[in-house]
Amino acid sequence: VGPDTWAEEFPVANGPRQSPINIVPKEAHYDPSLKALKINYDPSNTKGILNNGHSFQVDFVDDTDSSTLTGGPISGTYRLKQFHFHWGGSDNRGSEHTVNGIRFPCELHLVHWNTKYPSFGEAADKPDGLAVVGVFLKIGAANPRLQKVLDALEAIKNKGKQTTFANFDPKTLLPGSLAYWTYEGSLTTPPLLESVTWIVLKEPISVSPAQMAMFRSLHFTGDGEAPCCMVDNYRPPQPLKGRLVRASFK
Ligand SMILES: NS(=O)(=O)c1ccc(C(=O)NCc2ccccc2F)cc1
Ligand SMILES: [Zn+2]
Repeated sequence: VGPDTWAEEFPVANGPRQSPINIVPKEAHYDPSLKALKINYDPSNTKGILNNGHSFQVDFVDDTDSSTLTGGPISGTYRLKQFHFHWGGSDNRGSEHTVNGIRFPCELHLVHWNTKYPSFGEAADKPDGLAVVGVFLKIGAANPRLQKVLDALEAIKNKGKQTTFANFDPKTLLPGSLAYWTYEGSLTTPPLLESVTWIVLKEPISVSPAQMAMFRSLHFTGDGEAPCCMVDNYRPPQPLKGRLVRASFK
C-alpha cells in the first residue's frame, strides 16, 4: 500500500530515473547555459480544489496557453495542470526531495505538461512530457498566500470531496528567488512514469506550525469510513543511478 510495495505493480519503481532524490548542492553542476524560469499563470484558470485520497490538488483549465512554464532547462511551452503538496505527520519530515539529507515539513509541486503533446494524459508517459516545479516549505511565520488555499480544506476533508476554488495565482506561492536545481526524474506516486523534468527551487517559502496542522486535518479516508489523517504522503528519496543534477546558480 505504501512506497515499499509499489514495485510489485509498477516495476518502473526500480527504474533508472525515479523521483524524488536527495540533492547534494556541492555535487550539483552549475550550468551557465541554463535559462531563467519564465512562469506566467492566469488566476482565472483556477478550476477547483480536490481531495484525491493521497493529497489535495488545485486544478487549472489547461486548454489554452494562458498558464505556462517556459525557459529554465526545458524547451518549448509547458502548461500548468495542477498543484498539490506532500507533508509529514510532524515537522521533521514531509518533503519528497531532501537537501543534504535534510527533510522539510512540506513540499509544493506545480505540475506542467509539454504542449508538443495533445494533452496531459498523452504527455504523461513521454520522457520530455512533464515538468514539475518543486518548492520546499520551512517552518516560520504564517504564510498569508498559502492561507487562502488552506481555508478551502475544511470543505474537502474527506477523499473524493471537491469544491470550487477561483482566482488563485500560484505564482504568489513562489519564493523571491527562482534559482533552481534540475534533473530528469519521474512521478513520485504510481504510475511513477519517468517523464518529469524536475525543477526544484533552492529558496523555501514559509509555513507556520498552525498552518501545518491544517494540512494534517485532511483525511485519506472517504465519508463513512473510519477517519485516517492525511499525513506522511511523501515518497522517500530514490537512487540517483548516475544522474547529473544541474544548478542554475553558482
Ligand atoms: N508528485 S508528482 O510527481 O508531482 C505527480 C504529479 C502528477 C501525478 C498524476 O497526475 N498522477 C495521475 C496520472 C498519471 C499518469 C497519467 C494520468 C494521470 F492522471 C502524479 C504525481
Ligand atoms: Zn507531488
